[in-house]
Amino acid sequence: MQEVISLNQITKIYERKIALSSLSFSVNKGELVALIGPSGAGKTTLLNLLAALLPPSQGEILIDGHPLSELKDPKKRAKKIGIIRQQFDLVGELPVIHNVLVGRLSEWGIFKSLLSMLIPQDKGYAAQALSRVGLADKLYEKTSSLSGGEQQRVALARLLVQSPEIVLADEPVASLDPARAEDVLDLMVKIALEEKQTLIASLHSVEYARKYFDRLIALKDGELFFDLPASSVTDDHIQSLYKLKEIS
Ligand SMILES: Nc1ncnc2c1ncn2[C@@H]1O[C@H](COP(=O)(O)OP(=O)(O)OP(=O)(O)O)[C@@H](O)[C@H]1O
Repeated sequence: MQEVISLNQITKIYERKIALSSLSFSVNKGELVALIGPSGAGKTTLLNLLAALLPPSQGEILIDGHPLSELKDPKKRAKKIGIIRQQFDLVGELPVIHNVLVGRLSEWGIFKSLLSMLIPQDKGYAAQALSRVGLADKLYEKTSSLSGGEQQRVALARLLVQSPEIVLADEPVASLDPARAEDVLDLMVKIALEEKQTLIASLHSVEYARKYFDRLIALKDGELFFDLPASSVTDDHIQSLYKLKEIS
């Protein structure tokens, strides 16, 4: 098994708040990992650290055995790690094709990137990606006119065009109704398997985490609460993870 991510005693402190405390685990290539845990457990913080959007306060993250902090070249980083959030990174006013082609920006120089705002470049990539997510006919539609589920598929198409080895997803289905949430998760996992990607997604739904992922990493108060194969997670584990502190 090839280890692609390794966290070594990671701590993240925001001003005085300890969001993550001495967290260590590793992830192998191709694993499908769900991050679960109550609100404020540190899931978003962890994903932002893995995406190098935030630096850790202490500890080290290794990607393929090399410190993430040294992966500075934007082009190389985009090929290694991609992140998807709830609709947030899409520009609603732009046609779908422009949003999908943002996935190519790290490949292009500044001139091609600017030109693409007027005349979409590498249209073939966008068309192919949109057809894989079932939106072949939406290429020129205004992104904000699409439903939440369709917009999340646009974000998946953008990731297909970027084609990173590691996909991080922060609450990718939080704003979707159950049928559309399952649809998007199904597609996200299918793409990860086809592209041999490593997928780490934070989820509020334990049911989806167990259904679609191989491994569940549970955080509570910034610490590792359990790290188990999805099939070994019991209702008791879940109950104690989400149990509120009793007021004495
Ligand atoms: N920028 C910030 N400044 C200060 N504290 C922060 C900041 N971002 C997060 N926190 C705090 O760090 C802790 C972890 O937050 P984080 O957003 O990572 O949790 P989460 O598990 O993703 O929560 P949720 O499920 O509600 O999204 C929380 O107590 C939160 O209030």
